[in-house]
Amino acid sequence: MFIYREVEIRKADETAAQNGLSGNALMETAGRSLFLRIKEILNKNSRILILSGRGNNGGDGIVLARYLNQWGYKVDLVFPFGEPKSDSASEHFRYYKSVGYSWSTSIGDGPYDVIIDALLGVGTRLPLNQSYQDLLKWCNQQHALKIAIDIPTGVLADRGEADIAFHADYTFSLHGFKPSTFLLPSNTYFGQAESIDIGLPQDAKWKIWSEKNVKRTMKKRGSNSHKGTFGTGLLVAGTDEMPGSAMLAGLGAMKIGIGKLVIATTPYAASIIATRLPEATYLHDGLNKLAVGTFPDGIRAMAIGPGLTDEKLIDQVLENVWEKEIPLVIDAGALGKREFAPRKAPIIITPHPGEFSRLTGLSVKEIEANRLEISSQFALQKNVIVVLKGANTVIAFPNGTGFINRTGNAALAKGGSGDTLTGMILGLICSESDITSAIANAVYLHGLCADELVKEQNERSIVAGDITNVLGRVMNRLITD
Ligand SMILES: NC(=O)C1=CN([C@@H]2O[C@H](COP(=O)(O)OP(=O)(O)OC[C@H]3O[C@@H](n4cnc5c(N)ncnc54)[C@H](O)[C@@H]3O)[C@@H](O)[C@H]2O)[C@H](O)CC1
Ligand SMILES: [K+]
Repeated sequence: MFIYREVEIRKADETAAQNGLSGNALMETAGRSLFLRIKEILNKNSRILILSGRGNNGGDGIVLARYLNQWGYKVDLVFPFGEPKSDSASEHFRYYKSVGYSWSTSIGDGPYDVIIDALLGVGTRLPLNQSYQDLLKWCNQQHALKIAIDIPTGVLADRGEADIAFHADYTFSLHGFKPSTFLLPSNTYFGQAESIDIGLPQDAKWKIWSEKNVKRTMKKRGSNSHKGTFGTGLLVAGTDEMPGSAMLAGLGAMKIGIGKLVIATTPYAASIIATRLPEATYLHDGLNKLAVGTFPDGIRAMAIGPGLTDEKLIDQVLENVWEKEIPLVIDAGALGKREFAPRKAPIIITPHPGEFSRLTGLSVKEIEANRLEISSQFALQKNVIVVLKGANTVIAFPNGTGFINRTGNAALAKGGSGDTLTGMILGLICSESDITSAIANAVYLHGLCADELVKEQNERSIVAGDITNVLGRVMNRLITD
């Protein structure tokens, strides 16, 4: 499932047209595919209102209206802002009229059971003028099933800003999702978002990391494997005041399948953690030791940050390990503003929007409205992999590609869930060969555990420690060969 920005959609259309598949043909496919999907949720007796704009989004509405008419649905096609003006929409309008179906420029007497928004699509420019705002307010007041074509009118394709917008129950996006489906506040207007195939080849820089991807990239372990096969990870985490963060991250790493784990922490934290995690080994006073250059042998990957506060020592440790050719996960207390000097091995940062705001100097609101683009630019500029947490976690790579994760729920909005994720990422980058899918799978599984937990418990009662309790169960379902 791919995510397309406006420029990518325009390019796909242009390439198709240059190679013989016209805009008119694409609109026909779009309208027909929409009809085939939408009729599954329609009732033959429903009164349907299609609001069509003057561009190609409106054109999709015209083709949809033709099919609905043809199949005997009660449909009113209305152009509240005038007749179509784009070429393809005008052509389809001409054909629509030629077969004798009706249309109007004003909305008839209601009530309507279904309202389909084909007013504006990826060509939207904000702000909306007063007449658009009034119409959308009217739509949102109607007790009707609301369906948006491509994007709800009032939201942009690429960014999350939205003021007044069509409040859809369903949004059917053509060719693939648009970034605003995953941004805030635009995300709140989409309802159930689905992608509708219109026959164009699928290829974009961004995609949704899906169950299929997990199944393809996570396989059962070979019968002749041993603990060395899955690597030794170093987790630098936890203080006397925050021993739990190291425990949660440690559980994340071990329960996702790391071979061996060394936890660098305080002796007091180690004494507490060891009762729950006797499988790990401990580097007492780890932060101090690493700061003066001690480094355990045979480490394949390292994570630093959960529960740490001493910035000076953290900086010293980072300086010491910067040249080591092992992937480095930087989280929580280690996520201070830094320059990210060039480094041979990958750097993975795992900020929540607040931490990312401090790193980028942008407000949390700006980040949420544009989390894909901002993460992507940061990844590119600093040559780091960004895991921007929150609903729809973004994983951005320095080559401009990225994934969105859709698992997880509000149960994860709690102290400790980020520590668990850091451990899970460390565990998978240590034990799997491909770092890209390792990170994505850790994020996916972390969210999926929360989805599993809410089946049995209220999201309020779930704590971070519960996540790894169900990890084995969810992995069993996904890893089958
Ligand atoms: N490959 C595909 O995915 C296909 C998608 N299709 C559909 O086409 C639209 C995009 O069509 P386009 O004509 O470029 O843009 P819009 O329909 O969104 O409208 C453009 C039209 O509206 C004017 N406009 C923009 N903002 C405002 C505003 N705030 N107030 C008033 N008017 C505004 C703008 O000036 C233009 O005149 C895509 O979303 C899909 O639905 C194709 O049908 C098939 C291929
Ligand atoms: K729309």
